Amino acid sequence: MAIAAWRLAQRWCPSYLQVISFPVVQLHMNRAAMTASQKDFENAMNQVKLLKKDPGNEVKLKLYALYKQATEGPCNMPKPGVFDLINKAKWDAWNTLGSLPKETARQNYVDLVSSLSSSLESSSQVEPGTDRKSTGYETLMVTSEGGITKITLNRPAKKNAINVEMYHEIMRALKAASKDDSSITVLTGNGDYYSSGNDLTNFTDIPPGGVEEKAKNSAILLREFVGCFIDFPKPLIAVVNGPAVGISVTILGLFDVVYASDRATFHTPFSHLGQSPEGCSSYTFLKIMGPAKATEMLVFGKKLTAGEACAQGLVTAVFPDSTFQKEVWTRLKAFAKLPPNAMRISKEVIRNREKEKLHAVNAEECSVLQERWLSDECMNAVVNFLSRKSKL
Ligand SMILES: CCCCC/C=C/CC(=O)SCCNC(=O)CCNC(=O)[C@H](O)C(C)(C)COP(=O)(O)OP(=O)(O)OC[C@H]1O[C@@H](n2cnc3c(N)ncnc32)[C@H](O)[C@@H]1OP(=O)(O)O
Repeated sequence: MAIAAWRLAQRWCPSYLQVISFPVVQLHMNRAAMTASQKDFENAMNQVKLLKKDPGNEVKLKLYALYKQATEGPCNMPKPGVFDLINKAKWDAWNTLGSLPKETARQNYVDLVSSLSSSLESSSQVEPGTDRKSTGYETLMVTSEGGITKITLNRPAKKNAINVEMYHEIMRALKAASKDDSSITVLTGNGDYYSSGNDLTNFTDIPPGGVEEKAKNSAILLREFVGCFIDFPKPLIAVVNGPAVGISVTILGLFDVVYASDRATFHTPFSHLGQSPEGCSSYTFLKIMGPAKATEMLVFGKKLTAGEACAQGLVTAVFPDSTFQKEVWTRLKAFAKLPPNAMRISKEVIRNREKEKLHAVNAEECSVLQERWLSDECMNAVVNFLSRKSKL
């Protein structure tokens, strides 16, 4: 079987990636040390064998990288030379995962294979209704299983920066999750970052109407995006697996629970970027942590550790990175067993009286930002990042 999968993989690969073989072969050597998640991992390997279509080189590299990370940990090979294209591509893919814990890599591998299994017509027999994967997302992985819809930001090579497509896909995934039969919804990130916030290249695609039209369209998109979080009807949980920047931090005030790895940081460098707060943070952060602490973050761009963010109420609980996924998912699986209607109605009772206010705050923040995006301060900050003159 393993050899057959390897041959299949070889057939899929064009010449420059032909030596990327699926790691099915090695898996069989590790059977003795099988744990529950190792079992899922092995099932995922079997799923790969059943795929009928080539998932493409990018996906194959992701599978390779996640396998290496899951079994060997962070990339430990010397960087291949520039002309060694195949090994360089593999090395880059693995190295991009940084210090992602083995357990997370294993889980991400399983999720990725699951989403492929649906989109690429797996020939396996999956029991109906037990484990559904949504297809048609370019920037996300979306799975629904055991009462939990999990939305994973999936641009790890770009630190899960949110490009225009991802804004639209997150809205689409949230709308679908609000109507599916899951009880709770989780947002998390693939790779070493939770998200580096707004993709700064969003500002480079200028329409015929010029920068004013771009700013106007962006404000409309942002308002709609944040509105989806304000209106989301089920318990919404952020699983913050690594550093979070900008809008990925501000919208945390609209989540019901925020769990963070102790590797996560929380950074809203709006003044540095010539911008102003969004995601309703100008209201929620003040309520959560008080005006002085909120000002340190939102005006002075103070970066918080996970421990600090927890002490200030933005984060619900912090876990050591090594056990983060295990501890968080144990909790989430227990939550998902609670009566779904009771949870939805309790959320409504807790949140509904604030909704109108939040929509008004959102509208105001977007209108202020529309102006800020046209300022020299903002344009210079974006140009500096894009010309590699500055990072956070
Ligand atoms: C519709 C519009 C709505 C707008 C809503 C407004 C929201 C406000 C915000 O979200 S403000 C926050 C914006 N984010 C940033 O300013 C982060 C910019 N990124 C960085 O400073 C750094 O990349 C880093 C600190 C996040 C990580 O640094 P590190 O050295 O670890 O990694 P790299 O810089 O090499 O990053 C790897 C590749 O990812 C690209 N990238 C990372 N973040 C972004 C981003 N926000 N936008 C676009 N691209 C990003 C980076 O350029 C590298 O790409 P490359 O490999 O092709 O070079």
